[in-house]
Amino acid sequence: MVSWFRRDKPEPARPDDSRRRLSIEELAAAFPDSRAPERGAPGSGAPASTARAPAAEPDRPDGSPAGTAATAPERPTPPEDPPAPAVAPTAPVPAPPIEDRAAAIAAAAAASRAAAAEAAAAAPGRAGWRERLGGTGFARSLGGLFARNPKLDDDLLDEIETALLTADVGVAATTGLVEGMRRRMKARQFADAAALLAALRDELVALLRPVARPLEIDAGARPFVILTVGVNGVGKTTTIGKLARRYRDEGRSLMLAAGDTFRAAAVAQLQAWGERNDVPVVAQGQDADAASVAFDALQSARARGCEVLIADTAGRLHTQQGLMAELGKIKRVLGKIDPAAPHEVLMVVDGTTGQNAVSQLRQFHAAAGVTGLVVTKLDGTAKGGVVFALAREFGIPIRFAGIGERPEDLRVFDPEAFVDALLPESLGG
Ligand SMILES: Nc1nc2c(ncn2[C@@H]2O[C@H](COP(=O)(O)OP(=O)(O)OP(=O)(O)O)[C@@H](O)[C@H]2O)c(=O)[nH]1
Repeated sequence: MVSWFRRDKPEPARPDDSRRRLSIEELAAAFPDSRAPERGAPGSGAPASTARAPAAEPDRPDGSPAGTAATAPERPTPPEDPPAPAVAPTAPVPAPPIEDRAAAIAAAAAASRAAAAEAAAAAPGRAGWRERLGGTGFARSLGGLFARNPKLDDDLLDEIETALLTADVGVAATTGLVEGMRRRMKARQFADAAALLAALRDELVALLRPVARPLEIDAGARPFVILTVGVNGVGKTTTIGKLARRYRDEGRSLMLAAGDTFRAAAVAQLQAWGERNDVPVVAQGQDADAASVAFDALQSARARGCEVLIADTAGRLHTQQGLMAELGKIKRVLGKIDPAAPHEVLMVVDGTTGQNAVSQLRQFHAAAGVTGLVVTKLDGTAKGGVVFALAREFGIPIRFAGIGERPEDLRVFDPEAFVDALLPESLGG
């Protein structure tokens, strides 16, 4: 009872409160207000913003205060009090009849299942990937094949080949996969199509495993400089915003450099992400020299002892030699302050561009020495197979996958979850 009275204290709503496991009774009381828990930084295991430095946020470069984070109190442990019911009890109520209690328990169980399903959709595990990628053209065409419970024969292999090529897995990777399956089928290694499906899943994961190397922030580099590059509209600025949110939630001090000085709205877009996440943004405005912005930002981040600096660059076509050369200049200028910078040249690739992504990466790698990839827009595309082509051809680590527009939709690349979303195990069973 004591806790019901304590609940009267004004308590600001906190998104992470819902991470706490609620009992069935609490869910019944809170329903329909129970929300899916907001995800913390994947891999960190920490709830969003628990690890955030409370008061050390520097002022923004324009002199304005860094925002409420500077004075925000450290996030307290989630209260043990249950959420307020619609009507607060004022006097002891007699126990309801057995049938009513059974109905209440059934309703609470239904609420609990609904909350769990919602949580799974936003979860960092496989469920979130399935929800986002399960409906893509790639998943539907490949999954549909096995769902029809086909015969184990050459026709099935032909159909798999077509599905992989249509999804832009590429000729080389597709041929390797299909011929491997054909050899094993002839050697009678598969009892049925379900066994072939299991083998195909394993082969797809094996193709991706060597490139699943998450981005490690080297604590010895202060700041650790990430230079993002890529063609126009692939999602660079959005990815930087998502990364800012991730690193901020991990409690890292960071700074952004608005180096996309070409597109009119890019500087404002990055500043908006910075403001939303209480992260300072160094900008000189449109048409400024991108290398000069990067230089200023690195000096500033170093002076403030930031752990991470993420620099945006303007989108450019891989065929534009002058603009590609500019990337080399930005790298050289950064190297004047720290010879090891940039520590990561992160190329953002749009997963919907299919095989064109292969030639983009080739050119960007030649011009800027790409050390990691982010493949965006994997949600809702029929062409996500390009991930396999990139992995096979370049072996460059795929750090993150963009599977939606929400900040939490940038996932550390997980080959098992990715393949599982495209080709669930249960299809062939
Ligand atoms: N569905 C989906 N949309 C995304 C994803 N990542 C980015 N976008 C969207 O892609 C569009 C372009 O993103 P930007 O971040 O502006 O792209 P950019 O590379 O900075 O663009 P330029 O500055 O012109 O080179 C925006 O509408 C984003 O919301 C993703 O993973 N999934």
